[in-house]
Amino acid sequence: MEEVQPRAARRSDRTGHTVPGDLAASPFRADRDRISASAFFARLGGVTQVVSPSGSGLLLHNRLTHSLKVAQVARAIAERLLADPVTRAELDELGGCDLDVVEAAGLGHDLGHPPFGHLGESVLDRLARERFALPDGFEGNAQTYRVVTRIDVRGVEGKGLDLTAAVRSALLKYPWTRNSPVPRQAAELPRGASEPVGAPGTGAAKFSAYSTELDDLLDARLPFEKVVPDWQQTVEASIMDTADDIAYAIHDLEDFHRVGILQFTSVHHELQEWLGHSVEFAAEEHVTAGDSRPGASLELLRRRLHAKDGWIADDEAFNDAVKKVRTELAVDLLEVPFDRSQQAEQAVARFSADWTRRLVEGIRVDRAVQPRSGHVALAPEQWHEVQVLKFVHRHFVLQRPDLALHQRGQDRLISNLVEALDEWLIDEVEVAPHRLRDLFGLAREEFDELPREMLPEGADLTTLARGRAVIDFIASLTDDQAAALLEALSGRTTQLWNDTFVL
Ligand SMILES: Cc1cn([C@H]2C[C@H](O)[C@@H](COP(=O)(O)OP(=O)(O)OP(=O)(O)O)O2)c(=O)[nH]c1=O
Repeated sequence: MEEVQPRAARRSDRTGHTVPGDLAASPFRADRDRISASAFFARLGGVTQVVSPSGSGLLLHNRLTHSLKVAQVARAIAERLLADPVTRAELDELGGCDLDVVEAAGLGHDLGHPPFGHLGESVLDRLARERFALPDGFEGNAQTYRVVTRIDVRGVEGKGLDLTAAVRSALLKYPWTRNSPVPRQAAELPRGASEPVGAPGTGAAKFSAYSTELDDLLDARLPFEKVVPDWQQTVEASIMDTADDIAYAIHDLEDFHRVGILQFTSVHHELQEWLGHSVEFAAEEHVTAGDSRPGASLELLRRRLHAKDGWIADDEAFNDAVKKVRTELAVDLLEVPFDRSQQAEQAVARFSADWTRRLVEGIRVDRAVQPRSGHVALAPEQWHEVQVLKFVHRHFVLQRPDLALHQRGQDRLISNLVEALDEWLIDEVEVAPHRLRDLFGLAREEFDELPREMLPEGADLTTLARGRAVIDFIASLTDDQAAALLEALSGRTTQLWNDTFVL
């Protein structure tokens, strides 16, 4: 009898064979191809990374160019680790590491990201819970898992991409469902498992599968049962997760330097003031979020790292990281404004290449079980640098009032779209878009099959299914499609067909 390869097992075929339609002979390579050939993958070119690609053209990353970078970085990390025989043996003992698996996970990790990025995610979550009483709400990572296991279609059975267990597990950054007890089995709550600040009592802030995909999650993790605890990422998921952090920590800064938003003076002042007064800052009993003194926000970050990540936070490493970011980001890159010259492009390319190499070279394998990290993670020095880079982006870009204004509009857009599609399913389901009806049928079947104890008491299954279908439908649109669809549904356009949405 043929040997069964648990990591390569598909739900349709436990032996991990590739099937007609796959060009690649290796099952993991075939998975990588299945993801990159998916329409859900192509769609990411029209989805916000930080701001909408429709407004920013080619200047900024979108979720597609981001995903390509994550795949590239993830593969480079794995290549480096596997080149060392000792590390390779450690990775084998921890469940295995394959180049195609980590690349596939990098390409696929954002397939479920809704229009308008993080803003879309939080609005859909709120509406899913409040309007439709869906206890699972919405979460981008869980939606990714739903896309690859249920919604995307490939082959005659037409449910999901039918990926191998290793690739599905590598997509599970948070290997639990929203209300699962699994994260509480760890000595302290893993990253992402605490409740969201704005929605207490709703379960974990981050999770990688809805209850409807729990059976699939458990199946994917079977080959790793004896090597990593249930709440911990597989090493391949940790590589994808770290590559995600590295990629956006760097490219988000590049992007906003290019568009002239990240300014030398303000960034340098914040970093320099903290460096000049770090001892005085540390001696203060309280520093509050509203403190407008230059350096105070960075001091808050230092305190937050100690409070949340005491296992790694270190003042000397933090100080060194601030100095390095001041020199290499503020002075070497931002001091000369981006003017689209070849020299300016070269400076951006050098910044990106140097930092990517430095961070990739800072990846270590750690056998210790650490709830807030994976077995593959950044060394302390580079971990602090990533925290400071992300701080600069959060403080000088994400907290800008013009971004907030834009997001209020997007919040309204998505809310109105949810309402309009829900009403359509109630009023005239027979002429609603085919795909919306299919999603409604799929969700209805799933809720019918789910054990009653996994559903809220007295739940109306039709409302739950309508909610899940509307959310799935919206989460599979690009930013422009969402806007165009609402225009049409609100009677604000006379155009019957245009290329921004296809029903
Ligand atoms: C928190 C936040 C992030 N972003 C951007 C910055 C990054 O480019 C990107 C990071 O988001 P994600 O790639 O979704 O990453 P994450 O690692 O923070 O979360 P998860 O583990 O759920 O995947 O989104 C915003 O634009 N607005 C926000 O409010």
